[in-house]
Amino acid sequence: MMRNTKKEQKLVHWIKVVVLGSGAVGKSALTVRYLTDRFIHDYDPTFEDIYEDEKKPIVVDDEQYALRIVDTAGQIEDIENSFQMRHIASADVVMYVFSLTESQTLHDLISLKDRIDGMSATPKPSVMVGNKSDLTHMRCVSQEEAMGVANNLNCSYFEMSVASSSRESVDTVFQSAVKLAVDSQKVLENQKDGKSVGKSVKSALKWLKKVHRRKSVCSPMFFYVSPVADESSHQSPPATFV
Ligand SMILES: Nc1nc2c(ncn2[C@@H]2O[C@H](COP(=O)(O)OP(=O)(O)OP(=O)(O)O)[C@@H](O)[C@H]2O)c(=O)[nH]1
Repeated sequence: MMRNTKKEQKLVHWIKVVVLGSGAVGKSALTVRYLTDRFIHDYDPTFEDIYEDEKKPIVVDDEQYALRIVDTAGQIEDIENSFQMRHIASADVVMYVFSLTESQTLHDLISLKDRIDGMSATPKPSVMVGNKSDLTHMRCVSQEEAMGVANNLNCSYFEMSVASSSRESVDTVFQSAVKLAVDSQKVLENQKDGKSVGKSVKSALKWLKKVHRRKSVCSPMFFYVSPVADESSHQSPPATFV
C-alpha cells in the first residue's frame, strides 16, 4: 500500500472571517462557542482577538479550509479610521452580528455595512446573524424585519441564540460563511469585472420602515435563509430549523 506523500494530501486553505457589530451583541460569545462549544456568560469588552483554527477544517467542494477568525471591538462609530480596517480589507467574508433585543444594533449594522462596502470596488461576501433569540421577552426585532434587511443587503441570514442554539446550528453559521467566501471567490475569478450585485442600504432602511410596528412573528431558536436574487420577490421560508 502506498503511503500518502505530502503532495497527495489535500491542501488546507485559510479563510479569514471578520466578526463585526455593535458592542455586547455577542460577537465574542459566538466565536468562542464555535471554537470551544462553551458559552461565555460574562461580558468583557473586546479590543481585538484573532483565532486560528486548523483542528476542524471546513470542507467545500472537496477542499479543506481552516478558519482565521477576527473578533473585533464593538466600537464601530469610527471604524474607517481604526486599526480594524486592515482586517476588514483582507477579509474573505464578514459576519455582521446584531442583537434581536436591540433595534439600534440592526440600524448600526446597516450603516456599518454601507460604510464598509463603500470602501472597496466589490463588497465583501457577508452573512448576518441575529443573536439572543432566547430572550423572547426582550425581543424587539422581528424575523420579518431582519430577513428583509438581510435580503436588501444581499446577506445570508441566521437567527439564533449563542447561549442555547445547538452546536450544529453554530457550526452551520461558520460553514455557510466559508462556503459563501469560496463561492464568491470563484465567481470573481470568472467575472473579471466582478462588480457588486449588492442592493442599496436605502432599500434596507425602507424595508425596516415598512414593517416597523408590525407584530413580531414567533421565532424558532435557529434558522437560516439565503439571500434571494430578486429584490421584489417575497421572502423565502426558513431553509433550516434546528
Ligand atoms: N441571553 C443571551 N446572552 C448572550 C447571548 N450571546 C451573548 N450573550 C451575552 O451578551 C453579553 C455580551 O456578549 P459578548 O460576546 O461579549 O459581546 P461582544 O459583541 O463581543 O461585545 P464587545 O466586545 O463589546 O464588542 C455577554 O454577557 C454574553 O453572555 C445569547 O445568545 N443569549
